Amino acid sequence: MGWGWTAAAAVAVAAYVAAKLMEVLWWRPRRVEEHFARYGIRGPRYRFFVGCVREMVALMVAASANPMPRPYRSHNVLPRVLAFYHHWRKIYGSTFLIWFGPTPRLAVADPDLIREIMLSRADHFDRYESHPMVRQLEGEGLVSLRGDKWAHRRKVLTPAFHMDNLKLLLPFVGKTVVDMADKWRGMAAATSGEVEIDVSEWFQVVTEDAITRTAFGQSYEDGKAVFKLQTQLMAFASEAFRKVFIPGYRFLPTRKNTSSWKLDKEIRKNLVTLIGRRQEAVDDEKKVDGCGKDLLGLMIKASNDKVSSHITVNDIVEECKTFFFAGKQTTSNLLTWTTVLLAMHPEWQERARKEVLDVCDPHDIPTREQLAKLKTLGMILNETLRLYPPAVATVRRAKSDVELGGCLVPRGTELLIPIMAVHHDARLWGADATQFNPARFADGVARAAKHPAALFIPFGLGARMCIGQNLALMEAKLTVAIILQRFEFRLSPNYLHAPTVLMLLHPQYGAPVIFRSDPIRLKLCPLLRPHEQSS
Ligand code: HEM
Repeated sequence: MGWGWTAAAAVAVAAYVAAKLMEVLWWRPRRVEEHFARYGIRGPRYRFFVGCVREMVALMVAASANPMPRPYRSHNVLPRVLAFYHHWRKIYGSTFLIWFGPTPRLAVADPDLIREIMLSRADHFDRYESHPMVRQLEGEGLVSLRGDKWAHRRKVLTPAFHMDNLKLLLPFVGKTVVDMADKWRGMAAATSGEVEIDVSEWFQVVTEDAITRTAFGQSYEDGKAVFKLQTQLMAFASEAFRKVFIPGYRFLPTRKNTSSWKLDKEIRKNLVTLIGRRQEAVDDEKKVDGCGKDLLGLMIKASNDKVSSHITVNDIVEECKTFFFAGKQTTSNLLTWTTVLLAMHPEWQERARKEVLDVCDPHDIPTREQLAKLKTLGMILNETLRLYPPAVATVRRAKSDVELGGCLVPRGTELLIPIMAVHHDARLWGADATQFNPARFADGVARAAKHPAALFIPFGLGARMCIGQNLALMEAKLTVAIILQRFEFRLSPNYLHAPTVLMLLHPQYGAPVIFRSDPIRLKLCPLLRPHEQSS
């Protein structure tokens, strides 16, 4: 009798689980498909369990098989970078439904709908949760927080990114760029006066330095050691990210996973020590303001306010990881694409150089006031962010059933906002949408597009817009200005134009660029100190 009951209970449980699975993996997706079809929204057919991930991967792999054809006059890279989006948009129009496994994802490129999602109805949408591997890297900081916790953290950290604070970084970051340029010059001098550099690698040194100073300020040296470990961890994660995602794989004690856990532990340990040391210094001085305005100082200061703040040491550790992750590769990608575009378009390189030489003091690192006057360089950076936005897309998730543009979007639906597609849309930006034409930004961002509804959103939109935007643009302007003062550059014959997405938009085969230091100009201007002139 007992066994009979047990068997019957087991059968009932199995039947329940099977029914639940069928509901989640089959019936619900079919109902959602029918629901959207009633509004005229269609897309590739849902397939059991996998959704349309297989077709998506096949489209992306096929698109990345060949680089863009030479000569590189057009920047119509969307079909390569977001191949699945480009392919299905042609069939189903600008709003369509795709499936990430059993999760529905609505692709939305209409600017008015994007405004609803990110501005007017933003309360109905959450940032979506990243891939677990990415989450481990990005930390549980500002990027992934939600609700009140996010709002409080954002308020605490915002002062670190005020221009008055950031301008203090200029001489330090400038020095890092000058040191980098000196190394290139040394390498060039050892050969024929020219040197081939993979800029996508080198720019990471500059952006790592800037983010380390923003995060750790007075504890720069200790912070640098921590972020070195974080770089190693990032390399592991990028490699893992390239491979097919197997649920649970990251918990297996493989050699790579074990090394990555060890690194993570070490990073945490070092950060905790660093925070403790800074905290002690503050306690000794008995004044909280001794923390300084770097991210670490602001967080420690907030954590000392026991009444309104609930920031723990663990939160600070996670936030440091977040900022390193969010701030390093994004900005180095912007620098990489800007350099590649200026190498492809020498007429704009020359215009930008002339402006830099006219505005900046030839012997010093450009000041904040001088950077503000570099209008052409500002236009070039904007045009680069339009054509090659480092974050090519973002995703939101409906927190509840919500109406959007006259269509009911069921709770749990994800919304894919293809930033690059919005920037490349000829209806919004004109027939030359895929051409490099910085002049379109001559009268400011608001007047750059042909259509008043157009969106320029490389840093996102609304309350969750990038907190590091000012830092990124300042760093990029400073770096490109210093390089323009010292070098002329062109694409290497080894360069293959192949933008592709691996978390961010990056050059699939690197970005080899040939730099030549121009002796005539160098005599006139740049940041050369006397001992360098003779080398
Ligand atoms: C060219 C460089 C950069 C680009 C293109 C970029 C892009 C973006 C975008 C598109 C978002 C919004 C994502 C969304 O709405 O889903 C974002 C958010 C964020 N970015 Fe950046 N970013 C850059 C540089 C930086 C830097 C230098 C830092 C930090 C030092 C940073 C830290 C963050 C953080 C913390 C968030 C989350 C903000 C929040 O949710 O409150 N970013 N970024």
